[in-house]
Amino acid sequence: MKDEFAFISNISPEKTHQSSLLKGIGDDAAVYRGSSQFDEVVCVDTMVEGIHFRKDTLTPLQIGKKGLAVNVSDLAAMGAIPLFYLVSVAVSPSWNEQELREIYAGMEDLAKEYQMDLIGGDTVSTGDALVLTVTVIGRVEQGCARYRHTAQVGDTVFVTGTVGGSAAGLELLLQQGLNGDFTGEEQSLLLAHQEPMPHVVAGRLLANYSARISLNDISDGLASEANELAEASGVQLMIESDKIPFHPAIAQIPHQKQLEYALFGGEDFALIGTVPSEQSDSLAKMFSEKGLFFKEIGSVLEGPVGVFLKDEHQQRKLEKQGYNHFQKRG
Ligand SMILES: Nc1ncnc2c1ncn2[C@@H]1O[C@H](COP(=O)(O)OP(=O)(O)O)[C@@H](O)[C@H]1O
Ligand SMILES: Cc1ncc(C[n+]2csc(CCOP(=O)(O)OP(=O)(O)O)c2C)c(N)n1
Ligand SMILES: [Mg+2]
Ligand SMILES: [Mg+2]
Ligand SMILES: [Mg+2]
Repeated sequence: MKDEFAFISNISPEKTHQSSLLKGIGDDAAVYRGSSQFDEVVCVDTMVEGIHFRKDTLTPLQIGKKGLAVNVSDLAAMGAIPLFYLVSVAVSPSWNEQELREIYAGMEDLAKEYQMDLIGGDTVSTGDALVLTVTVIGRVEQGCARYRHTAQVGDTVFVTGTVGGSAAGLELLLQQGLNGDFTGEEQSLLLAHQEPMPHVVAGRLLANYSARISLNDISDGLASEANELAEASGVQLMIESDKIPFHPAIAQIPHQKQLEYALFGGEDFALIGTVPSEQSDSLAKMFSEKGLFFKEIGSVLEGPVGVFLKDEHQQRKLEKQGYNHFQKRG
């Protein structure tokens, strides 16, 4: 990159979408007007070259798109409406300005879907890996945010999308790189990894649904996220392995492998949640009427806090292993 200021001016949006924005890029900080009817929701996630992506697993456009998507997914898991984002980028010498602009174009692609505005950030140089940190701001009707701590005994556990596709796609990319020779099915797995879509519409339905709902997004794998729900709520989750909706492109692989991708792979960015069992059917009906995915995968039981996986022969404890476990396998 030749000039930080020219770059910032280049990536500054010409027009913005949110009428509550009073000052975006161009001052010491951004200013937007809050609303007394909403609770503000904010979070940040970082993607690091070598850990979350490599030049041969994601294109620059996809790095940007995913960097924003993983954050919008956390907003979705709170039931929030996405509004704004801020981007901090630490640029290493192996990245040129054109690639950086593509990263921003990727973020803008996804931001358009939700009318989100880029309202600030930071640009610095760094030694080796590119680091992309995105902060998102959203809002949810007062009192409607969906938390991890509200699951209760007797609830049904559900997911809002298929799982395992992203980890399967990553494995293909790590073997063959971006330009490998992939079948159509394999390409759908690559896309599950490269261009996950956050479940904002599902999150919004769940925020406005008149039932007690707990919610979390699946970034580290089903086992890890289910454990977070269980721990935060002080309950036990029983997941039935034959109810887990695997990504269709891994339907034909051995069950053990499917389970490993879905439970411990991560980055599927579907939502996992609980709802009182007597309200689960009507929630499922509402999802299906809107053309959205909804699948019951288990229930909340009395007993020691934790997560168990059950099939017709046995049940076993699912430890809170996610990405780390994946890494240990090499
Ligand atoms: N370095 C940190 N400093 C402060 N809070 C953090 C830090 N890392 C994570 N958190 C907080 O810990 C909680 C869990 O984080 P994380 O597991 O990354 O959530 P998620 O998987 O939804 O992105 C969040 O409330 C997050 O804001
Ligand atoms: C090159 C590469 N290796 C490994 C992975 C797998 N991976 C990296 S981070 C991660 C988990 C999610 O990231 P994290 O920073 O824990 O997100 P958060 O839970 O905070 O949302 C996974 C599965 C990857 N995406 N790319
Ligand atoms: Mg996080
Ligand atoms: Mg999350
Ligand atoms: Mg996250």
